[in-house]
Amino acid sequence: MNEFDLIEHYFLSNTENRRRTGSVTDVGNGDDCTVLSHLAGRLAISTDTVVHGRHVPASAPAGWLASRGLGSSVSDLVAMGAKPLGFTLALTLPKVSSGWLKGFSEALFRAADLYGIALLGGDVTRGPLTASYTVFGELPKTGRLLTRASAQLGDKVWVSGTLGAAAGALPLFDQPLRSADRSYRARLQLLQAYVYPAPPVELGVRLQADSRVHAAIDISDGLLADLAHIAKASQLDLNLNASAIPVAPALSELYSRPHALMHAMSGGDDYQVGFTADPTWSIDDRMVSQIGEVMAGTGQVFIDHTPADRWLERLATTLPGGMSLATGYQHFG
Ligand SMILES: Nc1ncnc2c1ncn2[C@@H]1O[C@H](COP(=O)(O)OP(=O)(O)OP(=O)(O)O)[C@@H](O)[C@H]1O
Ligand SMILES: Cc1ncc(C[n+]2csc(CCOP(=O)(O)O)c2C)c(N)n1
Ligand SMILES: [Mg+2]
Repeated sequence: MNEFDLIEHYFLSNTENRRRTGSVTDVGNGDDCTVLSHLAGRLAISTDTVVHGRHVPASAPAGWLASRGLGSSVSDLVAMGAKPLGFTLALTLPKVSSGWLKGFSEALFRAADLYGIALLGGDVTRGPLTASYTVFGELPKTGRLLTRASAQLGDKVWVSGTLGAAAGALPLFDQPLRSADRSYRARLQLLQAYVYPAPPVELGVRLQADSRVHAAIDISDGLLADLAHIAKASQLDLNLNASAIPVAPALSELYSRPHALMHAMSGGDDYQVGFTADPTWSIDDRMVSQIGEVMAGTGQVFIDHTPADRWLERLATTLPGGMSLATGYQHFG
């Protein structure tokens, strides 16, 4: 199968994708450029890459590069409060394997269906296995934007979802998963959280629509590390309450409290949104937790804890695997 047949077969023939592409473009994929049209507002754009062996284990099935890649990219749109419209895909493959491509493209369109977005174009090349996604989302034409720099003194700090499950899944890849095991359900939940990130798209749009919400960020590198970006950009301190951090229940079932809270604070791979909002703001969504407040300061993050979490004071700040309590996941450094 040559390059053009491959693209046509795996990426351009999906009927639902063609329909969706038609609804947002004048010229869809298959030409030199895709021309996005029918845009009423502003366009939000973000790019993320999934590298085989770094963002997913080297043994990962093809679908993981799709579900994790698209989920983590859409998560950036959510943190900006943009409504996802579509994406492009740059795929680099060491060789052509029809089984791999079938698994990948099926998972890709399943994930695209979840978010109601179209694959609008892309590129296929030969080389080490990576998938890069550029996502496009729509924002209202006017009004303030949910940047990292717009936290305000006295805001409360919030986070969506429950945290740490995907990071807690990393040590499980090499262990057999047997339905007879006592912790089977909890392990399965951690693995599912890793394979299928679920960025809260509707929440993002609601946050963008409410002017009492000020700053937001996607916490993919770890809650503390990413909230530190808001603190620095806004030149204010964030004071977090350790007991309010929503640790994923399955994580607490499998790990000790220190281990579970560490994953929730610094493990990364949580495709959720951290944000600050005026103290009068609240939401009828039990998947959103208030975890702290914005104080005067120089752009740092502090963690308050109860005597039960006194172990936090003794914590080594550098952890194995390229992450530290303060800096979260970093590719270099
Ligand atoms: N190669 C690059 N060229 C231009 N801008 C870049 C490049 N790499 C990163 N950036 C920009 O730098 C900023 C920070 O990028 P970074 O990837 O650290 O953030 P992020 O995408 O929010 O986090 P993550 O990738 O961990 O989800 C973003 O605005 C991004 O667009
Ligand atoms: C096999 C394997 N080992 C480690 C990790 C952890 N990890 C890799 S990249 C990243 C942050 C987000 O990436 P980026 O900053 O590139 O968006 C995290 C938490 C993983 N996902 N899979
Ligand atoms: Mg990035």
